Amino acid sequence: MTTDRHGHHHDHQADACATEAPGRRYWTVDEHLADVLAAVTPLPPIELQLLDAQGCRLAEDVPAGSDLPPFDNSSMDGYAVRTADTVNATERYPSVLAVVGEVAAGAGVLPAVGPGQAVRIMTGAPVPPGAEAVVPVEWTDGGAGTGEAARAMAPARPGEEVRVRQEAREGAHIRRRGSDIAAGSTVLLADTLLGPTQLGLLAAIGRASVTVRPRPRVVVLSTGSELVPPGEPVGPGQIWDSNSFTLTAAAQQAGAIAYRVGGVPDDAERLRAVLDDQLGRADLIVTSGGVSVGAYDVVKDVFEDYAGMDFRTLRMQPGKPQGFGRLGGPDGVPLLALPGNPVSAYISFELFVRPVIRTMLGAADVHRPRVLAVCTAALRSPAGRRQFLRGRYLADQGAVEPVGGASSHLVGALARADCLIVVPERTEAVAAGTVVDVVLLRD
Ligand SMILES: Nc1nc2c(c(=O)[nH]1)N[C@H]1C(S)=C(S)[C@@H](COP(=O)(O)OP(=O)(O)OC[C@H]3O[C@@H](n4cnc5c(N)ncnc54)[C@H](O)[C@@H]3O)O[C@H]1N2
Ligand code: MOO
Repeated sequence: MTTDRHGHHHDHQADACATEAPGRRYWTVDEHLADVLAAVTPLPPIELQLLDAQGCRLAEDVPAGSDLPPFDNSSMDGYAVRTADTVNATERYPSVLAVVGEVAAGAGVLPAVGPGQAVRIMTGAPVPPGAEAVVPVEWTDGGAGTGEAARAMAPARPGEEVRVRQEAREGAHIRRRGSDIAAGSTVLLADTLLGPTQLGLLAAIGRASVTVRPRPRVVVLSTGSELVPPGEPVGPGQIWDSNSFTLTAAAQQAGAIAYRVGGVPDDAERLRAVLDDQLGRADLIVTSGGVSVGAYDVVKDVFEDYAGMDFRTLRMQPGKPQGFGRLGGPDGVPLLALPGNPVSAYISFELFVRPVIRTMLGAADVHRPRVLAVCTAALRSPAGRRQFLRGRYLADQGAVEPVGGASSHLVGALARADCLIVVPERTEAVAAGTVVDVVLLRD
């Protein structure tokens, strides 16, 4: 046992539970998590089109092939001029320049600016040869011949003159080639998380695809003959399948591409057929239900046929029965079989499946953040099992408030909770005001 800076005691060892069957092996949460994580590695990098790579981590250092901007260009609509021609220009005594041409963004052929001349130029257009600065149209009469300040450029006219009413300094309103990114420099480092601005930068340097760690493809299915998809009527004894929605959404939130297969009845043939069908598109399979000791828990039998699966009892509440392994031996698809009770399934996902998905993604942060908080109410917990109670974290008070009871069917309270209160194996009672460990379930 250790004591933290809040004077709270933490148990690192689990005592045997009074209800444990003698001679039977039980695993702690930490042992199970370590075994599950030891079985997965980051997925090998793949090349993806930019928009498919959103949310992925780069698997390469990305160099710029060329300068950005690729050429000197104007940051204003106005006139490209030689600075000597604007010296001493004022409102009263403007410089009068001959307008010899026009360049718009995208122009390939550029008119040269000679002494006493100006070229109309638009934002983003290449600066023509001879020009040393751009004067914004607001500093001119816009070619109207009135000497009045212009708010917009008039259409070009033959023999047009422009009155420039301010001096332009060398380089004014010119965005220099390479001022953003120099050719050959590294613009993004491997491991960078790709979001809108990083994808935009890749496009800006001309990349159409990029090498990333892919999102794991996670197939989610729930088992149970009582399950009916929401939207369809339920008969006597039937319930709507909620686990496949919780788990698919949770897998997406963790960064996976998740496929909800939905409910499969407790029928070995059907389950085998669904699994065979899904194996090809899955990096990971997550199931719920059928892992306990019930008469219709065919899931275990079916998985055991594939070999490489292990069913365990954990010193944990909820989430006691767990299955994991690879379907079809050491090189098969990893599978986590979670208990069917909805709260058990979700908490098992957060504690075991989320770290697996994050590991496959190559993420640095595979676990949910943990904090210490003062528990606002007294709690009871079974001996020998690490309990995960639902709570609401009151960040401003450094406190946590329990929500609902400990039973693993309470989905109403689960949906109001935003954290889990962790009660160690040896602790059977927590007094109000005690500091407890809290797992935050927010992003
Ligand atoms: N004699 C014993 N009975 C049970 C034990 C035990 O040790 N001895 N363990 C209990 C614990 S703890 C759990 S957790 C459950 C796990 O059971 P299964 O994984 O076999 O799950 P099911 O029996 O299929 O379902 C349990 C419960 O959850 C409901 N459920 C299942 N799937 C869904 C779904 N997709 N959406 C909504 N609800 C679902 C199901 O109807 C049951 O009510 O076993 C205990 N029993
Ligand atoms: O351990 Mo079970 O997972 O309580 O509901």
